[in-house]
Amino acid sequence: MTTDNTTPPRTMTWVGGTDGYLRLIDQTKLPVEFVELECRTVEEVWQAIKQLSVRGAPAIGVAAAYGTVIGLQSAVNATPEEFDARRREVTEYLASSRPTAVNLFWALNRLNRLAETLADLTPAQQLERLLEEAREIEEEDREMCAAIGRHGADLLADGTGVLTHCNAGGLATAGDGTALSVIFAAAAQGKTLQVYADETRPLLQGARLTTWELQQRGVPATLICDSMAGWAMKEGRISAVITGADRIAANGDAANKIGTYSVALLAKAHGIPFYVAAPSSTFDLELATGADIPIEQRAPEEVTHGFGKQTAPDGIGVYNPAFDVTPAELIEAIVTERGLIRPVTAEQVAATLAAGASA
Ligand SMILES: CSC[C@@H](O)[C@@H](O)C(=O)COP(=O)(O)O
Repeated sequence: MTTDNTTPPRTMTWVGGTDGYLRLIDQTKLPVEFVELECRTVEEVWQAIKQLSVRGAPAIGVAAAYGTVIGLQSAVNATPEEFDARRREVTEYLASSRPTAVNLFWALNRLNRLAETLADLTPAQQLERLLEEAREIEEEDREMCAAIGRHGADLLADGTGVLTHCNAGGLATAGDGTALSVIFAAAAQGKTLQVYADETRPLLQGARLTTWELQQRGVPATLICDSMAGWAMKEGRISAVITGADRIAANGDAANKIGTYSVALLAKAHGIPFYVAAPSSTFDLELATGADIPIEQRAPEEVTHGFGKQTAPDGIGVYNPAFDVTPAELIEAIVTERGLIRPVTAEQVAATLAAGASA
């Protein structure tokens, strides 16, 4: 499946009105097959998030917002009290799908806070407002991606070899992505970039998704195994690194896909700037540092039986954290929709996020 580079496929689409459903690209099938899933129950949305059919912090938040609407469809003719109870049940359930990306909780909290102001409305009217809010969350995410691209594009000079890890592109958001939005925006300025994509063990989001997106958009890309990043830096192929994030603490410590911390250390050792790109919805200012960010542990089979083929002996012990935390001191700047956070300190995080609406 290919698309022209002016109309990349949408990660997800809400189809219909309040009785509608969520259609999303099944990212587990890319790049070999382009298949879309139709989620018509909240359990299907939960499962799609859990099994990474929809993944990437901002996209998980958008999917959970629409999942809340789906979960409330069956209560639309119930009493307001029953509708309220169902809303709490549905949002708690969706919140249990994955623990690290704070955008999930951010989106669910936003819907819950809104619903608490709607007590005068009937359940049907409330559902209408919640669907509007989910659509707004999606639209705002698209705008935040564009603003991140605008703020970050000047960080990448013409001729830069830029390394990215995991997938922080359109597939991970409702728009052009976060790290990849910066790359797309720099390319749109006419710069020639050579993007290196880490394959991103164990689930290969870099190999399967990032390279696919870059190809779709006509940006030159080279795939490397995770273990090659240090050598590629040593050889002078890479002059900047940019990744996304799943949760950023108040001091700028940033959780992202496992392997990001190693890349940041390698960048430091080679004197290469390491950038993070993320919207304000990825910040968790309730956490003072990254030490308290919950790290998802995933099934051992992802490591021992990647994509169906057994690659380790039966019975071997496996440690499979899905994320790691890069300390703020390794991050040269964080690109947000409100501008650059540089240096990455608690004071600068607070000042930039307080700067207000999207630029
Ligand atoms: C713009 S997406 C940023 C992050 O969510 C991304 O880099 C990442 O780590 C995704 O992990 P995943 O496990 O694929 O959901």
